[in-house]
Amino acid sequence: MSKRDFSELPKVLSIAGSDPSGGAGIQADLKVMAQLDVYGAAAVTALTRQTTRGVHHIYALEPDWVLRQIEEVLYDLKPRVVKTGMLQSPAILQGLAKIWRAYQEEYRSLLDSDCSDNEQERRLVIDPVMHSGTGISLLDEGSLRLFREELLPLTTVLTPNIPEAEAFTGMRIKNMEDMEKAAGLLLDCGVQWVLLKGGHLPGQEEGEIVDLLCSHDESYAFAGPRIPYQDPHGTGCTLASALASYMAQNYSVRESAASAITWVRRAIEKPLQVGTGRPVVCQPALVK
Ligand SMILES: Nc1ncnc2c1ncn2[C@@H]1O[C@H](COP(=O)(O)OP(=O)(O)OP(=O)(O)O)[C@@H](O)[C@H]1O
Ligand SMILES: Cc1ncc(CO)c(N)n1
Repeated sequence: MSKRDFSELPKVLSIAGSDPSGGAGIQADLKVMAQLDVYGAAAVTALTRQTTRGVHHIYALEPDWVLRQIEEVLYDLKPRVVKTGMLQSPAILQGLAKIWRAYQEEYRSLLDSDCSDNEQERRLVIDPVMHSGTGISLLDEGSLRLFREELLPLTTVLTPNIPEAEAFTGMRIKNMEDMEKAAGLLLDCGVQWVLLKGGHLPGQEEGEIVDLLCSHDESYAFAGPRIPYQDPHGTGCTLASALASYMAQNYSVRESAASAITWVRRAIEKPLQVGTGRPVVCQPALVK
């Protein structure tokens, strides 16, 4: 039997925590990638004890062991896009930054080889997960400065929600003008694109919801009606994984963000009550 050539297959590596209830984390990421016809790989950063009612406990994995997983899979699969979720500790943040810099360097030397997939730039989508929906911290204290200094300058697209953008910038975000200002500050940290999710903007419980996508040269507002819902779990992981999947298929960042937002909003319209707590959005075939 001859081996198939998978060098052109869009591949995404998710680096994230495990959510055993399947609504967020690596479980959600892999489901989204499979639905969007991308090969999904996953390196686990931490195990959570979590149900649809919330996160109860976090079991941190040995950072060196986490980093070895990432490095080994990165050089084996050479994924076009890497997406991160819960990074958990300063050691993982710092180690990932080092690994990514070396991968990019290695990658430049591969550009000369004749494998066409290598002509595609490698890209890093960072969902800066800080808290679970129920408020438990998913990022160790002391990681914020490291995150800003080490990882943001390497980021192709950062997908913060409002509280995460506030934590990075130190400013309060109360309206669209503040969102634009915060996105500018994040770009100044070295991020290429910011997709600032407007779901948590105060005073917008009704009406429309706006996600803002900005680079230093371009700015787009994706507005849509706020879907009345019961706070489904996993929207952030779902959005970032969909974005990474479209980017792996070579759509531009703008096209990928537009498609990912449309996709996640369709999923939010049909949340699934799989357990006794919050409904989830990352679901089979419903949203195809
Ligand atoms: N009620 C809603 N109606 C329409 N779109 C929504 C709604 N809530 C969230 N979204 C969209 O879902 C995506 C994820 O946004 P959200 O603000 O929920 O992320 P998050 O806070 O990181 O998610 P999580 O709760 O999983 O941590 C965004 O594109 C946002 O516009
Ligand atoms: C593992 C994990 N990652 C991210 C989130 C944020 O939704 C969560 N609840 N659990």
